[in-house]
Amino acid sequence: MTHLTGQDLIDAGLVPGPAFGPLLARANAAPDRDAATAIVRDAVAAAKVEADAQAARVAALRPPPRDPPDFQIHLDPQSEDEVANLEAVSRTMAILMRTPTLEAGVAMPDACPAGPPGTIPVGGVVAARGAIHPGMHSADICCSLYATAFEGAEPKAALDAIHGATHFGPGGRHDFDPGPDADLFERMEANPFFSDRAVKEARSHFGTQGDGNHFAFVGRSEGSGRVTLVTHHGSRGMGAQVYKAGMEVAERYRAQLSPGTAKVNAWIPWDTDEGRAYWDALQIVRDWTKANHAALHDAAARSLGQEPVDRWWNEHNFVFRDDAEGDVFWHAKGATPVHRGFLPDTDGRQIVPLNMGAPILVVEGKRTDAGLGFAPHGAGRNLSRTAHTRRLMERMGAAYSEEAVFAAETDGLDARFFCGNVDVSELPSAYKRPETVTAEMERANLATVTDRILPYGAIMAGDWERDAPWRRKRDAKMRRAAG
Ligand SMILES: Nc1nc2c(ncn2[C@@H]2O[C@H](COP(=O)(O)O)[C@@H](O)[C@H]2O)c(=O)[nH]1
Ligand SMILES: [Mn+2]
Repeated sequence: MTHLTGQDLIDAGLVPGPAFGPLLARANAAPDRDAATAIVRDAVAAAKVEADAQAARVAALRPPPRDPPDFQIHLDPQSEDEVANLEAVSRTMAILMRTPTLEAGVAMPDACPAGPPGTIPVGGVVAARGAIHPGMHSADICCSLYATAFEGAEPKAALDAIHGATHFGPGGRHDFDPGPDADLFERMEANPFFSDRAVKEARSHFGTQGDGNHFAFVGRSEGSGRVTLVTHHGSRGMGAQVYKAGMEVAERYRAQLSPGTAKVNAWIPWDTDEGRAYWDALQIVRDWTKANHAALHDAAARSLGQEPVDRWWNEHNFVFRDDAEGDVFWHAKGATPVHRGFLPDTDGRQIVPLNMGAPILVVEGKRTDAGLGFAPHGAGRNLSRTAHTRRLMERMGAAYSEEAVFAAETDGLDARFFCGNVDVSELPSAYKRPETVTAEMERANLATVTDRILPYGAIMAGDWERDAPWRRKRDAKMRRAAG
């Protein structure tokens, strides 16, 4: 019998880990010192073979060095704020494109920064070879728009119907029936990116739309005259959990494959078990989100007593792949896909909202050198939410109040905030001028407007955090600064 210790294994060149205990037990059970030494020597040789194989696997996944590809920006600045926005978007795109997987990039006419420099901007599109970057499709995976047209409905009745069916704000609900299909849960249970919490939230967040700029909009089609309901939301808490799990896996790869890449631009190599599972997870999230829109529209139709006569939808925070291109993954963080190879379940019509007081555009397009298969997904912001509120306070002085801004900006609209509090950062002035974005979209040949849904009214969450102590303090400070 010999008495080897963990230190003897370390001295032999082994790295401490769960295999140490069983190895020591085997070595110490050997009949003599020579036999024990042979067991350790074999273990060292096996560890070296595994380390070499792992190094080869990592080397095969590491993209070859190359110069960052060129990128385009379709912004046409019309004011000082827009010039500053263009500079910020250019800065972030230049850093982003150094990510070694990226082969092409473009920023849409609604682009604005969304994080520290190097983060893909809102309105950004990038193509990655053999890699899925969770940080480049946004935490709100599959944020999307869904439209239903009715032949004989009145706009107010349609808005009342969706108001009664829907739920805005944080958290979930327990009164929405029917819930998502059972087969979605079977797919979630079989996918490693869905934690227990993600599955739970897939159930409780069904029938909800969240907050921020998610909305339910009712308007009338200029082309057909049909009253059309449009909802805008993403995958709620479930998608956020999948995103978080994806970022954790991507971070492990980043540390080995590309430590110089920013954490936010980490990726999961596509041709791995994890890459394939993450791609499948994105498709499950997409199916849940589409079903969530559809369920709310069905509920509104039931309450209206109307059969829908037309339906279409598109996502704008997602990863797209054209099978004809193999392993190129197009990441859109706030961009509308128009290339038919990206669109498995539409007839080519896509939906671009601008603000609650402007028409929602129905657009169609095809892949061009300028847009690479994408169009803008909205109007975008030049200022952050806080900076926009501060600007209004400065301009209006003592006349500023949320109610005064609301009255001025929603005149003639049936604009509703679900929680009862106005959210100034969601009123039309918070967004870029719709005309500028639309003109740039058409000038750059990104997409063509085929119809416009003229606004009747909209519902959004509203400012449910208005009375939070941090908000009261911040607003008081901004009012004092504005004089
Ligand atoms: N028709 C409406 N459009 C709106 C409203 N609030 C925002 N928006 C537009 O949506 C896009 C998309 O936003 P994102 O969250 O996906 O980045 C945004 O740029 C705005 O132009 C609204 O109430 N009604
Ligand atoms: Mn969105």
